[in-house]
Amino acid sequence: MSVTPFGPPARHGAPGVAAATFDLSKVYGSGDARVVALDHVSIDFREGEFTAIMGPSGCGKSTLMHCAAGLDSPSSGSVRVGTTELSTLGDRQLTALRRDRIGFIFQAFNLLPTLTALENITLPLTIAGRRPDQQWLDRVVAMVGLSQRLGHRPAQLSGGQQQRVAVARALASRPAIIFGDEPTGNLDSRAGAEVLGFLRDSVRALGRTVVMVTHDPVAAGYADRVVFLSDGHLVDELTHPTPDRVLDLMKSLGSLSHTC
Ligand SMILES: Nc1ncnc2c1ncn2[C@@H]1O[C@H](COP(=O)(O)OP(=O)(O)OP(=O)(O)O)[C@@H](O)[C@H]1O
Repeated sequence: MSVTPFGPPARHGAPGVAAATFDLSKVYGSGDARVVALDHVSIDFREGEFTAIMGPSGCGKSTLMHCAAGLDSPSSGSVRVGTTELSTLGDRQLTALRRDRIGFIFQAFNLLPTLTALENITLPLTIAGRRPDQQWLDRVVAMVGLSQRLGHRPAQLSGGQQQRVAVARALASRPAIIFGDEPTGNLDSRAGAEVLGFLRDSVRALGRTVVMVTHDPVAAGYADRVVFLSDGHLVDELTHPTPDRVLDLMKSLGSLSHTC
């Protein structure tokens, strides 16, 4: 397996870093059931950058994303969002940080069927008792092309439109960083391309930071940088990826032929 060494991460919590892990390990289970999902992973997600996380099934992609987003806790090592060290936060503070500073998009759209598109988009703000920033919301809704669909319920929207609602919901609170776990996994290639375009616009036009887990070299081609995990380790990275370069590197890493 060819492994290209890449530089050490910037100083932990340094300016210009939206989120970072340092020496992050995550172990599930014990004894015979013990699984080391992440093994001393240090990575920076820089502000205003779109990063894709790739690697074979079971190599730790979702675990890395979940730990970096404060959805799961490390076994050892540390995680920062901005300059906040997550281990210093209690449950309520962690909930507030996830709500105010992070947006999430998952493979399943996770929309509430009885609410309209607009109500779904603003639901996290409603729960937090916050009024939306109307100008920002208008911009986000226009960006994802939902202005004419705000009164529709999820069942009246296509899968691609539902995921656009989820993208708008992730952006509604003006979070610094958006994490996506296979956000195009349930979409056909055209709807997927639209959603990926919106994620890229969230970086380019709205100045957000995006981190996305994907299996798809075409999806990774929308990112500024692709990092590759294997067996809980970061093993390589590409900047300015194209689908062909991603595919070539996946082949050289053996990602197409085995799982972790
Ligand atoms: N809650 C859990 N309990 C026990 N083991 C877990 C748990 N979550 C993940 N694992 C194990 O940790 C390893 C990494 O899992 P993870 O879901 O992060 O991989 P992944 O790269 O995202 O996989 P995939 O591409 O298939 O979604 C796997 O071996 C998995 O079985």
